[in-house]
Amino acid sequence: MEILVAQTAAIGQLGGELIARQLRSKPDSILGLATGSTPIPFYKEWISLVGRGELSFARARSFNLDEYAGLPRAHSQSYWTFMQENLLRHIDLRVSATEIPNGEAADLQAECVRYDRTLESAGGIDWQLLGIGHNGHIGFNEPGPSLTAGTHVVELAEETRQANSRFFDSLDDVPRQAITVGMGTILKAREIVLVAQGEGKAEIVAQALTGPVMTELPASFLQLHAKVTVVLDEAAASKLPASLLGSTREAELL
Ligand SMILES: O=P(O)(O)OC[C@H]1O[C@](O)(CO)[C@@H](O)[C@@H]1O
Repeated sequence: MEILVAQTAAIGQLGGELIARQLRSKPDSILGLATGSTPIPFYKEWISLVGRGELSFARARSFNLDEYAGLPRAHSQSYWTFMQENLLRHIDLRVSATEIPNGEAADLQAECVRYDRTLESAGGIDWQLLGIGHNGHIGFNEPGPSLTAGTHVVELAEETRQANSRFFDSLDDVPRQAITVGMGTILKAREIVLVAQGEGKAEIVAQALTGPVMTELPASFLQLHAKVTVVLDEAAASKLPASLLGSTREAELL
């Protein structure tokens, strides 16, 4: 695992370097994309690199991690809308090459099977971008007594609904279920980039990267993956033990 610590304002630039490196080595990469506030600096930088002609997604494909169940795709808080507004409509990734779970499907279980089949026939994820929830979720794989390998319907944890209620008019408006790719899909990605910013994530980041690997903290399973890059701002890195920070590079990509 490699941990890169950057100033908050430099996180986006680092995200640009990381995706450029991936797409240079494999222009037809299968990218796993995330939503939430965490990836926004990455996406802003990707948009400006594409705008300047320094990056192209033209041969890539993308699969999003998750989507709320029962929220119309056109709803302002659906992850479909988030992706259009924050990335997809601004870059040259083909519309037909982007996949987001369909939270409006009449049969959500069938949609999960379809999503897994599509992902598998594409060859799996080459490069997976992840944020981390305050409770240690990745995608919407919530803490619990067990984890699920494939794409599945999940009951959202109360703390997740509360954290995400900032985007809705009220807590009651936050969906109770979501579709998420499973832990197996995430851990099979050939490379994973986990991003966290802000003091509010410092404790969970430290536990996930240094504590026991356990289903009660899904992000802790990233310790078992062979190729993980963790991108943190100084605040999110502030509770990591000095021994681990000693082995970090001060964002030397920049
Ligand atoms: O980035 P945020 O808004 O803190 O959310 C944490 C994580 O929860 C999710 O929104 C759930 O999928 C992730 O996409 C995100 O990285």
